[in-house]
Amino acid sequence: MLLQELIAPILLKKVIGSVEGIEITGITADSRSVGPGMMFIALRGATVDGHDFVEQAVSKGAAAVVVEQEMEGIIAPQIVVRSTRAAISVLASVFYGHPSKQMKVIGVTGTNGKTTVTHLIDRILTDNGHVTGLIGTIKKRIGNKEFDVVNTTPEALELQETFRAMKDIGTEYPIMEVSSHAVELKRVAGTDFHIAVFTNLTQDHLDFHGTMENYRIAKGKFFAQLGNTFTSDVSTNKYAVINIDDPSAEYFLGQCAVQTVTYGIKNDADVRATDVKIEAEGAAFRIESWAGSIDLQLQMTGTFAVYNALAAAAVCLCEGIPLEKIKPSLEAVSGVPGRFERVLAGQPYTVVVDYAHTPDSLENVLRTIREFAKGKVYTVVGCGGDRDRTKRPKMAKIAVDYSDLTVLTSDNPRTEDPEQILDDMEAGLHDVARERYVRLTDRTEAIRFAIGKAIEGDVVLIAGKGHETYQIIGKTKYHYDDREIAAKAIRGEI
Ligand SMILES: CC(=O)N[C@H]1[C@@H](OP(=O)(O)OP(=O)(O)OC[C@H]2O[C@@H](n3ccc(=O)[nH]c3=O)[C@H](O)[C@@H]2O)O[C@H](CO)[C@@H](O)[C@@H]1O[C@H](C)C(=O)N[C@@H](C)C(=O)N[C@H](CCC(=O)O)C(=O)O
Ligand SMILES: Nc1ncnc2c1ncn2[C@@H]1O[C@H](COP(=O)(O)OP(=O)(O)OP(=O)(O)O)[C@@H](O)[C@H]1O
Ligand SMILES: N[C@H](CCC[C@H](N)C(=O)O)C(=O)O
Ligand SMILES: [Mg+2]
Repeated sequence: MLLQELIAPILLKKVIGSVEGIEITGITADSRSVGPGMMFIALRGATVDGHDFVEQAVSKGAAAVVVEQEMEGIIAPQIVVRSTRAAISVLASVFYGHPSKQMKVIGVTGTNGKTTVTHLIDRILTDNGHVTGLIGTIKKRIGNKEFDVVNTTPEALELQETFRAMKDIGTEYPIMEVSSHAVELKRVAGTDFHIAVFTNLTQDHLDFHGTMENYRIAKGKFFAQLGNTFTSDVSTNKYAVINIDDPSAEYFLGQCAVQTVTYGIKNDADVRATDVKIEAEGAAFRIESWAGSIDLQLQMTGTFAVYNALAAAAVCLCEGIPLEKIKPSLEAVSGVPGRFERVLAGQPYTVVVDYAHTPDSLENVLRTIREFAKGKVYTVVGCGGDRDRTKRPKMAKIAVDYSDLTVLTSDNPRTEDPEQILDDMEAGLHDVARERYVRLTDRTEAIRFAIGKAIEGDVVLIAGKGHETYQIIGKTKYHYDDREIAAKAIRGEI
């Protein structure tokens, strides 16, 4: 693509050098992957500043660079913009031919439930004959091909490239998780969303956002981004689907210029669950909506499972899928990997692996377990390093409050001292009897210990890592899977 065409939609502060007749073969924000004819965009990251690699990019053949300040001694044309992050989201969309405008992108945001809700929407749409793609925490799926992911929401370039690939194989609905980091770092700024979903807002990521207010504002921007375009063609309508029972619901509704659809249990909602019954085997409820009502029996359990199902149903109702066709899909989902996943290795007690890594999700999961546990509840829990420190004492307290015995252990310590993370957790337990918890830094030892205690009727919850198949210690990723370790511990193999 010609450089002039590529930068045409961008507001420029200054252009240094001639941009005429230059063919751009690709775009990258990583100097290490620059090839001849590519455009290099300098991003200021959390660890380094891409501007420090402009020279390297040019020496590797970059045909143009996009920067926030004029650089000395650079032979390639320099496109100077106020924000390279804002620019990259637009440039990526232009370069890949605006794929998000050619499909119906569904984005799900919220502290908890994004992965689950995207999987449920995916199931309903696929069962109803639509071609979907998935982008989120567990994986990325383009057609039938699955790819490993680093982030929940990829950076703009990878995102637009993924959309292009999805469009090229006939995808109608990319369904994606939109993290608050992604909104704040403008990873999704160049994406045209068809439906935006809000699950809930509770504490997480205060290391990044600083305050809950900033965190809320970051998520709010996602809804404001939907714009207010509408035409007489109903299929092009945009919607915001909002959990009306969340304390921040009014705030998010206020950010929307598009039509809004609410869902909930407690408050009057467009899509509402009534007669909710939570049992060990699943959740039963009735959906009432503008399109009629229907009884459902989910295999997933917990009140939060009902919220996730309502969110997915609301989205699909917006797309004109009748409740009769939504029901069988929701009922068929046995679960999402690492979300309330039971480990079955012939034991007479229950072992649940769950990705709860925030105070709210941990409380929800434990409350659900308490509702049906016949015996004792043992919880193995840790908190990730290099992440929100303020959630640590809260998570420890919640674990102890709901469990007969809690085992504090390591999650992904990353570059922090695991003992320090456990100290931070323990700080929430000053008024708790010491026999209510043990501290075992090694996760395998912790899992083995909890499982060793369990007898018939008990429940062991292993929280925090869910589907993860690794543990990050320092900067190294080791293979680690709670489900494998739990099964081995049950069988007495470790
Ligand atoms: C804080 C954050 O978002 N970091 C992301 C960021 O890394 P970074 O800011 O450290 O990047 P950096 O290393 O400082 O580099 C800055 C720039 O210089 C470039 N560079 C760097 C080195 C070099 O030699 N040459 C060069 O050009 C880099 O390519 C980059 O463009 O850019 C990387 C590449 O896209 C991301 O993978 C990385 O996510 C890391 C892995 C991460 O953990 N992010 C978390 C906080 C996150 O984003 N989480 C949310 C989900 C949260 C939730 O659960 O809700 C997510 O969406 O994943
Ligand atoms: N609607 C919900 N409300 C509260 N907690 C939930 C909800 N749905 C799931 N959870 C809990 O949160 C955990 C994470 O769920 P899920 O992976 O679906 O959320 P997520 O928003 O994608 O998380 P992440 O931001 O880490 O990717 C689950 O393991 C469960 O404990
Ligand atoms: N996407 C979340 C995942 C946290 C999962 C937990 N296992 C941890 O490592 O803290 C984050 O990056 O904050
Ligand atoms: Mg997720």
